[in-house]
Amino acid sequence: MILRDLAAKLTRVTVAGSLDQELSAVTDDSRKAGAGILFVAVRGEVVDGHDYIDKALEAGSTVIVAEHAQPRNFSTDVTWLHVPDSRYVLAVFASAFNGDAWKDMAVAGVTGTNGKTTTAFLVHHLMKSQWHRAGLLGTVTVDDGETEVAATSTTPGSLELQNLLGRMRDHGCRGVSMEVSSHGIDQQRIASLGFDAAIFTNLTQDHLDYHGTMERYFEAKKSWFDKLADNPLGKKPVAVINVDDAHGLEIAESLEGKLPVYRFGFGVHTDFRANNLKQSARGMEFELTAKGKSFLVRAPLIGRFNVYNLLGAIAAASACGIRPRESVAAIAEAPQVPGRMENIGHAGGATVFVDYAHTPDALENACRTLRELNPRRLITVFGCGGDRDRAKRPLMGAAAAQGSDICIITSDNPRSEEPMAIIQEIEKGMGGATYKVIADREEAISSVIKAARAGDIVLIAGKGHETYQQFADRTIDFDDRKHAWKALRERSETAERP
Ligand SMILES: CC(=O)N[C@H]1[C@@H](OP(=O)(O)OP(=O)(O)OC[C@H]2O[C@@H](n3ccc(=O)[nH]c3=O)[C@H](O)[C@@H]2O)O[C@H](CO)[C@@H](O)[C@@H]1O[C@H](C)C(=O)N[C@@H](C)C(=O)N[C@H](CCC(=O)O)C(=O)O
Ligand SMILES: Nc1ncnc2c1ncn2[C@@H]1O[C@H](COP(=O)(O)OP(=O)(O)OP(=O)(O)O)[C@@H](O)[C@H]1O
Ligand SMILES: N[C@H](CCC[C@H](N)C(=O)O)C(=O)O
Ligand SMILES: [Mg+2]
Repeated sequence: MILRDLAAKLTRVTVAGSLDQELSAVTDDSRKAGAGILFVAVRGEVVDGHDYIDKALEAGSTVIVAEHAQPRNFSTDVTWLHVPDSRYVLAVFASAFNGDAWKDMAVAGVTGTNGKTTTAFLVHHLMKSQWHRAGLLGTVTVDDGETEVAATSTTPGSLELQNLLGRMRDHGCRGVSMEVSSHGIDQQRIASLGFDAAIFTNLTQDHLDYHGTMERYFEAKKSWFDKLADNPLGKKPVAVINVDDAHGLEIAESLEGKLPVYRFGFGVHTDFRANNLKQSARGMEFELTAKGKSFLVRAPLIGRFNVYNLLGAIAAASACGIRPRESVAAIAEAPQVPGRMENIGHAGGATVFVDYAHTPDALENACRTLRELNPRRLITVFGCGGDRDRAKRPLMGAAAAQGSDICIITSDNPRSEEPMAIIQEIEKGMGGATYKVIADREEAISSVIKAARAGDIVLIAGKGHETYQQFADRTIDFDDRKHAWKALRERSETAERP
């Protein structure tokens, strides 16, 4: 690409040097810089990319984008673009180098505290059922239309994200379903990406370590919708909003007259509404009223919260051109989302579920859902992540204590923290509940499954699909599902892999 064409995409830029340069790629990492590669200096959370400009020049880059002007007496061979926000510029250029691939696909994005992964999986399933090829990216997996690999972040940085979208388009994907994290919005990872459907699931406490307050966390989420309203990038996005959630309702109201909105929920003032929910251990059914028509939805998912995920997915698919009738038919075959209310098996009459609940609200919902299956006792094994939102620890303790008959507090990625120090913070929320501390997660899982009686349900919460446990000095392989299968097998041969 010619630098002049790239620079023309920016409205606020001061250029020093020649724009007549041919470029083959863009990077924000000096270690990947080189001749013909444009280097964007990004102020990071850990280090400042501006400190690596010299390294990029040494490597052979001759075009620099930075948030300050070119220093005096700088080499005249270098072209310097002074911009107010280099993360934004990185996103714009990353998209340009991939021919704005998102313009060629129907793009659905999901944000919210809980339900993003589940909803994104459902939308992906609906897109694939209609179009055969569709991309998926989020916390668990990245599917570029040809191959599927484990994900490393919920919403990748703009460069990786736009390259991935380029691959999806090249592989013939007609649509892409993706998670949009608050970090992703805040750090401009999705700037310069047009959406056809922008879904909001809910907002409850999490990530206060990063955002500081719930207000700022909400503002980050809301800013995505505000930006889409101001600059839809040539697409016609539909905001798909859970209006049973107070924050969702606020967003929906603020968008009136600015963006088309599909409201969903159980309430009457909705475009996609659920009614008459019936649940069993294997799945659910409910009546869907969508744009004046009624359908019976049968889905192999459990939990009232999953009704919201299903409504959001069906509404978003509709915004992408898939009719509710077609979605309802496909939903009956929805896949198991790894580690989301996953039924691991049973032995001696006790059943085990693994679920990714790692926020107070998710834990409350997970316990309520399993309680509705009328277990003799609900036994919950959980912990809280280290180096993450500390304020949620006692709240998760309270949610588990109130929702279960017995709790086992254990470790969940202690990271640099002392496992027992995290557990003590959780204990502050336990009130008078019956609980036991078993800091070793493997021991917690095996001893609970061994001790469970006929009719009990064991919920192992917090890690879901994760395959590791992170400590200060090491990361070990760890999969709740494998440990649960092992304990079930040891207890009896009746345990089945689902
Ligand atoms: C704290 C945080 O959010 N960090 C993210 C951020 O990193 P950063 O840009 O601040 O990186 P940095 O290390 O300070 O480096 C700054 C700049 O210097 C450059 N550099 C650095 C070293 C060098 O030698 N040369 C050089 O040029 C870097 O390439 C970078 O451009 O931007 C990167 C690219 O977008 C992210 O990969 C990275 O995520 C880290 C790995 C992370 O753990 N993030 C978590 C908190 C996160 O984002 N989670 C969310 C939500 C999860 C959920 O709820 O599901 C997610 O979306 O995954
Ligand atoms: N719509 C929902 N409302 C409330 N809780 C939910 C909802 N959907 C799922 N959950 C609960 O939250 C957990 C996480 O769900 P999911 O992975 O779909 O969310 P997420 O938003 O992608 O989370 P993360 O940000 O950590 O990736 C589930 O295991 C379940 O316990
Ligand atoms: N996306 C979430 C994942 C938390 C999962 C839990 N197992 C933990 O490690 O805290 C986060 O980064 O807060
Ligand atoms: Mg997720």
